[in-house]
Amino acid sequence: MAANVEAEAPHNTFDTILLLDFGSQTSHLILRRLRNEARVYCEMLPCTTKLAELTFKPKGIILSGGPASVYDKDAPHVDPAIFDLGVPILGICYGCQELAWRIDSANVAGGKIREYGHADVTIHNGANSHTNRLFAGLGETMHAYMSHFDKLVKLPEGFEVIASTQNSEYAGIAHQTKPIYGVQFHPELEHTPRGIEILRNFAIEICGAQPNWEMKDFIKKEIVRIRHLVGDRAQVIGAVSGGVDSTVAAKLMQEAIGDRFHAILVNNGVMRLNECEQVKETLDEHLGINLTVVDGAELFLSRLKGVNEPEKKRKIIGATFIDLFQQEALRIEKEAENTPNAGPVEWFLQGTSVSYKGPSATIKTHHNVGGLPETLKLKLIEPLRELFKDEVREFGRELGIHRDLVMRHPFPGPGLAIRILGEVDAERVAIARAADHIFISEIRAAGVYDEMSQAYVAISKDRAVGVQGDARVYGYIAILRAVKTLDFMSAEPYNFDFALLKKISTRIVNEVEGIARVTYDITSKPPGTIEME
Ligand SMILES: Nc1ncnc2c1ncn2[C@@H]1O[C@H](COP(=O)(O)OP(=O)(O)OP(=O)(O)O)[C@@H](O)[C@H]1O
Ligand SMILES: O=c1[nH]c(=O)c2[nH+]cn([C@@H]3O[C@H](COP(=O)(O)O)[C@@H](O)[C@H]3O)c2[nH]1
Ligand SMILES: NC(=O)CC[C@H](N)C(=O)O
Ligand SMILES: [Mg+2]
Repeated sequence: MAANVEAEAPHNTFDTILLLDFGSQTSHLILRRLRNEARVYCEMLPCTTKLAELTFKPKGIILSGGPASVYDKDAPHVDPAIFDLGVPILGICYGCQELAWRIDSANVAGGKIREYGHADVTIHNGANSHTNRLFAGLGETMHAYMSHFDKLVKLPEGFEVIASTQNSEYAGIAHQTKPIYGVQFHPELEHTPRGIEILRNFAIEICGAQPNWEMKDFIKKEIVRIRHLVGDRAQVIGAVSGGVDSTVAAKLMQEAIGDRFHAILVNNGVMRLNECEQVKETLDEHLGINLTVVDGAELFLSRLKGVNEPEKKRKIIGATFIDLFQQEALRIEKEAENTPNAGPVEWFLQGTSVSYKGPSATIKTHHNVGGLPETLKLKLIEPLRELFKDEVREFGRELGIHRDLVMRHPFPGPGLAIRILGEVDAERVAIARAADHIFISEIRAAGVYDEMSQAYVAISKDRAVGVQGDARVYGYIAILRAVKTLDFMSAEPYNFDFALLKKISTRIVNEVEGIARVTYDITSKPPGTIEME
């Protein structure tokens, strides 16, 4: 990255807390609470990040929780160089165990009981004003949420106890002289009601970070950053799906570089009913973004013919997206020749927002339009890469994008193909489309669209028998799925009104030829996932 571009990156213009992620399900909540509630900018990187690779100096470091046990052979550990950086450190759960284990591996051991749930924390008066800073203003007791098995069994040398619970003698620790702190409980969870005060004490009081993170400033800075990054001549091709992420990214890009930005929607043959037309209209007419729709429907469906395996389907779709974008990049370059816009297409815009960065197992190949292959001579630009979905929505509202678009449920890049179990063909796409359209229309008509985070209909691979109008039918099973989630990492099934479900079922069976039954998927995530494949 060019020096001036890096200089504009948010971690260089805002005081930044660095969160090193050990893979906890709640790491991102630390980040969100710091940004949205404490208004301190925070960035999350994998726990394995080497300090030498950092291009900025954080004001402080937080080590998150995580599923591993510090004493396991393959457990992840931080780069010890963080202790030489001279900035304050806060370890949370696994992070706290990591601090203790580094001093002496005998400090941490498996507990006798798993402690999941509420705990009453007693706050101790530290020996000096320094050790008292983390819990300043909190009084003598507080409620906290615990989720651990391992625990500190000895007080690490040089530390003192600043909090304890019935099960955890060392629920809070502070180094006697250095600004290093650890807590066994999770201040980032809502179940730790005063947790935000602890995070504030750490970030603002102890690290001295300015609480000045504002979405408006971020937008202004992003526009400047993009202009620097792209320069005066280069062109940018953008993958725009009509989803909130890519629409917001496209609007930002257009504000930054005008018509050197080329928005492309690929019709992958597995979009929803009338989706391409609607997206084109919304972007052109309401947002003034000139969108080209590339029709790849036949190509995608022909490559998916005979393919059953979910990961294979995802990979084929990803690769086909890339092929088409590559073609488009060449076309744009050619068409711009001899115009004032002439210039190389150097950048590829994707609207991806934050996903999990810790050491977790790959459950699915989440591709957006696929990993960028070497052959694609384009550099990736992802202006939303540090934002969460709700932050992208706030961003979209600031940019003046219509509420309906900003609040749209996400729709995955591989589209209906991962909702049509097994082989995808034109007939089953038509069935899935029709059923999905009824489901979403009824949800909207009932006024509950915003109550759920995502809803769709999947189609089974096998068929079931039914009776319609006295005749035997043999058709697919429509699987309705609707979930509520904040972060898409975990989700709960939406608690439907039964009469509404029945109405939807009746309509789908009556109106969609090829469907014999309707079921509602009530699996949570985990152990399920949101999409079927
Ligand atoms: N059919 C498509 N045509 C062009 N680009 C696409 C298409 N589908 C997905 N993409 C690209 O993949 C990215 C990731 O998809 P993703 O679904 O996560 O985001 P989104 O579609 O912008 O928003 P949302 O998450 O709300 O659906 C998009 O931002 C876009 O860049
Ligand atoms: O752009 C995308 N490309 C993909 O390959 C993909 N797979 C899943 N999703 C979306 O991610 C969220 C979590 O989905 P899962 O629980 O199924 O993993 C849900 O919102 C899914 O819709 C995808 N989005
Ligand atoms: N939530 C956590 O960070 C758990 C840490 C560790 N795996 C334990 O069980 O104690
Ligand atoms: Mg999408």
